[in-house]
Amino acid sequence: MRARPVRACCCVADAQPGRGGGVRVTRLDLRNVRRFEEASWRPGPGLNVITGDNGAGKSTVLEALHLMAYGRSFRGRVRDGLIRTGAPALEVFVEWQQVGSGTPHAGGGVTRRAGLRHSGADWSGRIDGAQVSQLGELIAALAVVTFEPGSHALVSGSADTRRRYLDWGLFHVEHEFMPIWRRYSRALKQRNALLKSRGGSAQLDAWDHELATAGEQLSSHREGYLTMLEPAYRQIGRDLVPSLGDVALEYAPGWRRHEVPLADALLLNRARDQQAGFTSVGPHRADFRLGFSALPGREALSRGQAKLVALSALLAQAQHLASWCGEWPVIALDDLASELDHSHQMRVIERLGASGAQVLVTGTAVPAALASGSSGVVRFHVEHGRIAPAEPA
Ligand SMILES: Nc1ncnc2c1ncn2[C@@H]1O[C@H](COP(=O)(O)OP(=O)(O)OP(=O)(O)O)[C@@H](O)[C@H]1O
Repeated sequence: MRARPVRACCCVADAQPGRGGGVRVTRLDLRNVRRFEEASWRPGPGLNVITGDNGAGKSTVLEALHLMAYGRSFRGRVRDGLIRTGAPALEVFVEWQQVGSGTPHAGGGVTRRAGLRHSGADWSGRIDGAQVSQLGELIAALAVVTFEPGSHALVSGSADTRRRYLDWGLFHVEHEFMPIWRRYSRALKQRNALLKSRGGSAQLDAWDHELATAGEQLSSHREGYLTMLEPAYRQIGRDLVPSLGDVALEYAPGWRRHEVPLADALLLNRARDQQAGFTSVGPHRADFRLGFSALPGREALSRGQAKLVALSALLAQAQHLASWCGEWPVIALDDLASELDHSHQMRVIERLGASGAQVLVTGTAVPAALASGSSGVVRFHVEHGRIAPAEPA
């Protein structure tokens, strides 16, 4: 059974699909983030390039924005180096405009602000002046899609990365998904604790019921979302990696869903789960397959192809969000020139330039695709812990 999500975006109300609507970061402040003691950045609404020498801190700028948008870094845990050496905690502040597609490019839209303080162990956050109690509230507020050197993990990494990808998209397009996700996570935690402590059958029955109810809903949402993403993914895949033939996405729910309901699968596996001390079936084991008509499977992809497939999936997610809610997320492309060859850089930049999305690109130099003839590119340079407008070339 495939559930089509109800259109209930976590973005500007009444926005219409089309060019021009989107999230535009107007200010990013960093305090004690890697080498930045205190820095502030005001990107432009369209294409932005940040240059700087190796180790200057370019990726850190995108990493800080990603932290606010995902509640995690794309380079390991916060406590493993994101906080400036010797500082007790990092702080990130983001101000952005949510512009509906009918709103003029400059000046319109709703201004939003969010702040996050993270010590590695504890965190506190605010959105529009109010304290948040769950990181998920920050994640659902600010939409950023990041492509960075580790993004190929979406294709070649563990299922965990792909589940996070699906759930992030659903947090943004469906209000009702987050409570279901929380309900499932809580039930799973409780059931696993019971399995470990060899709890009684009556208690297990109760948590199985809760887990199965939330799990069936979670699974329907994820499958429905993947179905909706597929047309954009096919279209972008045809453009970026035509050599792979037709690309497709296929959901694997984490149990034999076409044969048994989750409640039955939990019961059937109960004895095994009791022995193992954890729940072996359910949406926490879900995955999706990226298939290609011209190749036997993802193992046959070159590293560059894996990156392009991952980029296609990320851009499909952004494009879907734009058509579903009328708002493009911010697109952050870390070290673009070393990730993609020139022709792919050109294709991606042309596609994003035409979309009206705010794009943030980093590189040791201005990427060739943006170097000549690109109007409206705003340039910045990172040096000595500062992010400053770049001198004209
Ligand atoms: N916890 C930390 N405290 C202080 N400085 C740090 C910390 N972690 C990393 N750094 C420094 O911050 C910088 C990190 O820079 P980042 O990776 O953002 O640079 P980059 O400009 O993207 O570099 P590259 O071009 O080499 O990829 C490096 O100079 C690194 O040594």
